[in-house]
Amino acid sequence: MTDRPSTAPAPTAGPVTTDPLVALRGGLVVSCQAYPGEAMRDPRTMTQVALAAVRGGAVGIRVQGVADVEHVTHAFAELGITVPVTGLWKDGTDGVFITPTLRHAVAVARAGATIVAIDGTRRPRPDGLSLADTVAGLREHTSALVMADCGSLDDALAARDAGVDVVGTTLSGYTGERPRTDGPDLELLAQLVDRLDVPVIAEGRVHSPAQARAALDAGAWAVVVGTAITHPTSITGWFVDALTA
Ligand SMILES: CC(=O)N[C@H](C=O)[C@@H](O)[C@H](O)[C@H](O)COP(=O)(O)O
Repeated sequence: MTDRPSTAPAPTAGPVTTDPLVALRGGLVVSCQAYPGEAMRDPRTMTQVALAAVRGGAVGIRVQGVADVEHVTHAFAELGITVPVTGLWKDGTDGVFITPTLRHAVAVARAGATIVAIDGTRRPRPDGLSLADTVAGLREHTSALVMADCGSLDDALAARDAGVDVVGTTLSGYTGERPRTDGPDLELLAQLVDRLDVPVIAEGRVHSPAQARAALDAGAWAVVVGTAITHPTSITGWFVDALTA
């Protein structure tokens, strides 16, 4: 593994002219999230982390919360960075909590997200809307693309039918339908790539460059890495565990 000092390619400047999904193709999306109560849970901090990731070559950024989406997209606009921002809003910790309702989704889009990631499972949503109604509502009120965070093949097929633009393996291992693999769920990824005609993003437990490469080789449109790049507490714990085992 080599360091990527400041000689890494400068972010592209100027207006967004490319289809955001085309911009993501074959690349790394870095998820910049801190959890409630953590020292780094501050939109300014997450913006700095996002800027560092862009500097390292990320073709996309994923951020949580309306304030973080606003902060990151404003900073990118000021700096002429055209890297697409995927936004989500986590509300709660159980069941459907990733951008759970149309209200959350519209707020994330209005905060500046180019792509809105929403729960893409078949579970009932807190506002009683179907996924298709949620997608239609988002399209009615905003121009954002919709990413469905899925936990199984059946989720992804239903999300495709509901009209989403892109699906992710984000919730594999978290909904009870798939085992929580140590690394990315490459088996599910391969199933989705085989069965779907929309881009499939590998997300969830991609912890090494080799795993990211394997996901791309398995047909992922792009690879999202969060914890392994942007969550120092977890990364520190991995090292500490190795030293104390
Ligand atoms: C299940 C869930 O809540 N996933 C969240 C979705 O935004 C985040 O907590 C993850 O960090 C993100 O999906 C990236 O995955 P990983 O951190 O494993 O690289």
